[in-house]
Amino acid sequence: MLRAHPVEAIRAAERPLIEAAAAAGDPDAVMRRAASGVAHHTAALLRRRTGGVYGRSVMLLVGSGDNGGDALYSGAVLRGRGCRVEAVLLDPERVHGRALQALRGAGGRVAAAGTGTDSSTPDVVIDGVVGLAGSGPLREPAAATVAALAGAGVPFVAVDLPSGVDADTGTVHEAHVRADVTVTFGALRRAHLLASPTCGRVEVVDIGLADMGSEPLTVLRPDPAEVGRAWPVPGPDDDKYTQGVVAVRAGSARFPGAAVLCASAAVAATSGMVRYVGSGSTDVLAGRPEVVCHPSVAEAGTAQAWVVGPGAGTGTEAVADIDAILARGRPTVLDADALTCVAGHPVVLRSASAPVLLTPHAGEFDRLTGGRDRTDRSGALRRYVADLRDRGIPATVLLKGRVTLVDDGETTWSIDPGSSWAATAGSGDVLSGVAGALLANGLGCGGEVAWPAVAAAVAHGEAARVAAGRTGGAGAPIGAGDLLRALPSAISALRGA
Ligand SMILES: NC(=O)C1=CN([C@@H]2O[C@H](COP(=O)(O)OP(=O)(O)OC[C@H]3O[C@@H](n4cnc5c(N)ncnc54)[C@H](OP(=O)(O)O)[C@@H]3O)[C@@H](O)[C@H]2O)[C@@H](O)CC1
Ligand SMILES: [K+]
Repeated sequence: MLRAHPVEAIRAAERPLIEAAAAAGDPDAVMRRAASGVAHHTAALLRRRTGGVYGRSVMLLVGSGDNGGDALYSGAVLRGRGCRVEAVLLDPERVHGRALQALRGAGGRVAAAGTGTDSSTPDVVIDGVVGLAGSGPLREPAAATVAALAGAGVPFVAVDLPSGVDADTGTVHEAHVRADVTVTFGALRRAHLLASPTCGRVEVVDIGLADMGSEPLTVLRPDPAEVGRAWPVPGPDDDKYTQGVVAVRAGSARFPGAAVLCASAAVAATSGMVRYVGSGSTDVLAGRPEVVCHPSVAEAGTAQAWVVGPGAGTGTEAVADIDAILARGRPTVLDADALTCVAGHPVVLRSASAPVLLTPHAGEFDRLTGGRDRTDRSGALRRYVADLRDRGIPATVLLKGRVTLVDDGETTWSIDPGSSWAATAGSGDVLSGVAGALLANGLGCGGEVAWPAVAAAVAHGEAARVAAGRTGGAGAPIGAGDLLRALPSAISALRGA
């Protein structure tokens, strides 16, 4: 499991190191350690991209703080390895003096932004514009310089964080660096897990920081192998009931496919039993004859968990069904149309005495929150969960996206499957079916639903990867049906990871 920390915690952990270095008369000792890590990973990127390091050209984009200092010291190291190094000072009046001296001493070129920089395109750019103290988008002249270099296809190594990405919120501002590699120090920052697609490959350099624990603002990323180990499979004493019965209320005349995708995903996720309530029994049974169908919520037998919403409609009957399902007092996944019902009739959640898992995509989350704060996705999620919990609703929310977040009011989990293949119609119906089956299995007992939600998101992302890669090569677009069919292979891959 990876842990990513807020800036305040990082600064507090770094402080004793920096103070010890200063007391020993070498105030930049920690910074040079960090910089040698940046140089090491930049050299590795140059070798991968160009086959060598000697004679390659490196541009440093140097901002006004210590992030720029890191870049300058790393440039001095790379100069020592035979690179041509040019530092572009974005604010020549405010630059880390000793680091600049080190670069000059090593034979690096220095220019102010916009004046007489080397006209040839560098082999790599080291982004030392801004790090932990960054806020808002890249300012000029950095924004125009970064855009021109990115347009020319030059790879970027970000020092600590890609500039233009907020360290705590992970907000990616319009003007920002998209890094191929991000080199950070001692421990991950929240943005590394909240904005992972913008960070590229993240390398953590050991600067002597002590191990950091968790606190409410720590973001966690699950290890796929851990999910695989926890995945429920039948044991010697199991029967269909002990593995959990999940009931699915999904589908309508307008959206019959949602019933098939959701119920079939629940069947594929565990070896328990799946009940189905809705108008799509014929279609569900055609694909999955093992599903037990019921004419109404009232007539459905016992289930350890429920899923309600995919394609299930938003009328008064749908709201009444949600109410009836929540009144059964079992862990319940509320997805798709059920979220629209909740947005229109928030009072319906009052019937929830057992844990509920809401699984909105961005648009549904906007509906639930009445237009969220777009500058802080994880913060908006935490506030929404806290608000539900303050109202006595035992809610966990899974916010879908390329980076899916799960928050139970105490912990934020981040899942990035490494690609966006899962962004396809009907893919959410598969996810809620898997989550429901895991909840029914008992992973949701004791009021905890975050872990089954996390496990479902990991398996879902893996299934998308497997499905897209089925043709080999670079992969090919998939539909939700392909994702569904890849679930067994994905679960098997996780269990073997
Ligand atoms: N000390 C050490 O030993 C170690 C330090 N470490 C390194 O230090 C880094 C933190 O350094 P730092 O605290 O000096 O701040 P840093 O992020 O460089 O920002 C500088 C100034 O930039 C400005 N600014 C803000 N937003 C901006 C924007 N969007 N675009 C442009 N400019 C913007 C803002 O100033 P303003 O102009 O707003 O007054 C801000 O004060 C950390 O990330 C790591 O790399 C590591 O080496 C470990 C050892
Ligand atoms: K940076």
